[in-house]
Amino acid sequence: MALDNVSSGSGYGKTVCVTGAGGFIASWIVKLLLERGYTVKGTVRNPDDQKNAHLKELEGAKDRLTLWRAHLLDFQGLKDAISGCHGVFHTASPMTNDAEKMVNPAVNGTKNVIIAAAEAKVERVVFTSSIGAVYMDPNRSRDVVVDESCWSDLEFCKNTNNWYCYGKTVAELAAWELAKEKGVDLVTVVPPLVMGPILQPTMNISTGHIFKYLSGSAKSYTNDVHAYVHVRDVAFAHLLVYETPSASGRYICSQSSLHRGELVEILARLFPNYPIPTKCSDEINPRAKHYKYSSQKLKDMGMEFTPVEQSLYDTVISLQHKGILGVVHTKKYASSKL
Ligand SMILES: COc1cc(/C=C/C(=O)SCCNC(=O)CCNC(=O)[C@H](O)C(C)(C)COP(=O)(O)OP(=O)(O)OC[C@H]2O[C@@H](n3cnc4c(N)ncnc43)[C@H](O)[C@@H]2OP(=O)(O)O)cc(OC)c1O
Ligand SMILES: NC(=O)C1=CN([C@@H]2O[C@H](COP(=O)(O)OP(=O)(O)OC[C@H]3O[C@@H](n4cnc5c(N)ncnc54)[C@H](OP(=O)(O)O)[C@@H]3O)[C@@H](O)[C@H]2O)C=CC1
Repeated sequence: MALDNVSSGSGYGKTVCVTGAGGFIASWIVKLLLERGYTVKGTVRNPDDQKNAHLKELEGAKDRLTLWRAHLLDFQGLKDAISGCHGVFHTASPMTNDAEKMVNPAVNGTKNVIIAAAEAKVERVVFTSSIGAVYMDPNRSRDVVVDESCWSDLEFCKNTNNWYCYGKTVAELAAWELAKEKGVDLVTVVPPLVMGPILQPTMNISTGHIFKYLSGSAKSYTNDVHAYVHVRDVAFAHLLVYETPSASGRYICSQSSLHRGELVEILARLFPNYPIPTKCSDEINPRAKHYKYSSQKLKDMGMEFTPVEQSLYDTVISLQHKGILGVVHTKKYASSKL
């Protein structure tokens, strides 16, 4: 999949802001934007922190990337970063189930970004939502195709202490409401669990989800299903919806759904020398059923997804390259572009 597939022109002469630029997904968005010729203003909480140093090593960063200090609740910091931009990629968010740490920054931070974007008269805001804002509804049958019209049930999220899903749902709803009120052109990308090579020095939460099955820390796997997608595809989807004038609404960005048993089977096939669990923690109930997610809207725009086996392979190889995971693998796939 080449970025040249994106329908309108390249980013030369255009400045965009990426919030939370040092994060897993945002680093890839910054990388693709720089490759595409954009000038990027990235917000981070601490520009001097070594965890953001990788951004300065990206191709084009020396001339076209600047880092701006901004907490999500610091409106002025966000406003300074967004000022003068043609577009905004709002990716920063806490990822925790702690209600206090999650909801306020996720929701009010998103509102701050939309207000700052309205004041800067940007052309479009792309917001990184989550499948957690879509699938959490106990009354929806798993036989129903889950598409962009679906929203998580806030009461259910609250009652099950899924504060991450609650926060992401309220943040996306607030973004839509405020964007309408302020006349901001908003598009959202909705990924499930994101895997693939990390550009930042340390593991993020979703690659940690894979790491625990190779490190020996998970002795069994959960009777649960999740959908997965490659981080490069997620970053590409952000650029695709930003650059396509007709793009509108939400875009589910999911490659495939796996039961945790299927996930560990693939890992064991690719990397047979790791202590990958073979037992499910739930030996009583039948296997949890898959959700049927539709990414047809993105596919209709020419999006091609990396197969999940390749995504898992790239994740593990990247963890090895970073020295996070010891090397005891049998090579089966060629690494895709890191
Ligand atoms: C907020 O923290 C995290 C967020 C994310 C990903 C964010 C996304 O946007 S993807 C959208 C999907 N999000 C969700 O589905 C939210 C609900 N959460 C979960 O399903 C899981 O926490 C997880 C898939 C996000 C992470 O899985 P993992 O860390 O690999 O744990 P396990 O699923 O293997 O579970 C271990 C153990 O803990 C029990 N458990 C897990 N989550 C919950 C929960 N929300 N409520 C109650 N109990 C939970 C689970 O049942 C297991 O117990 P056993 O069955 O006895 O083994 C990604 C994150 O990490 C990858 C994350 O932490
Ligand atoms: N990874 C996944 O599987 C999925 C992620 N998402 C969404 O994608 C986005 C990025 O996730 P991912 O790259 O995995 O996560 P990371 O944890 O790698 O990145 C999150 C970024 O958000 C920033 N951030 C967190 N809290 C604040 C705050 N209060 N003020 C300013 N910045 C803050 C962090 O900045 P700092 O470096 O300063 O800590 C970090 O750069 C999030 O919106 C997440 O909800 C959606 C679906 C799946």
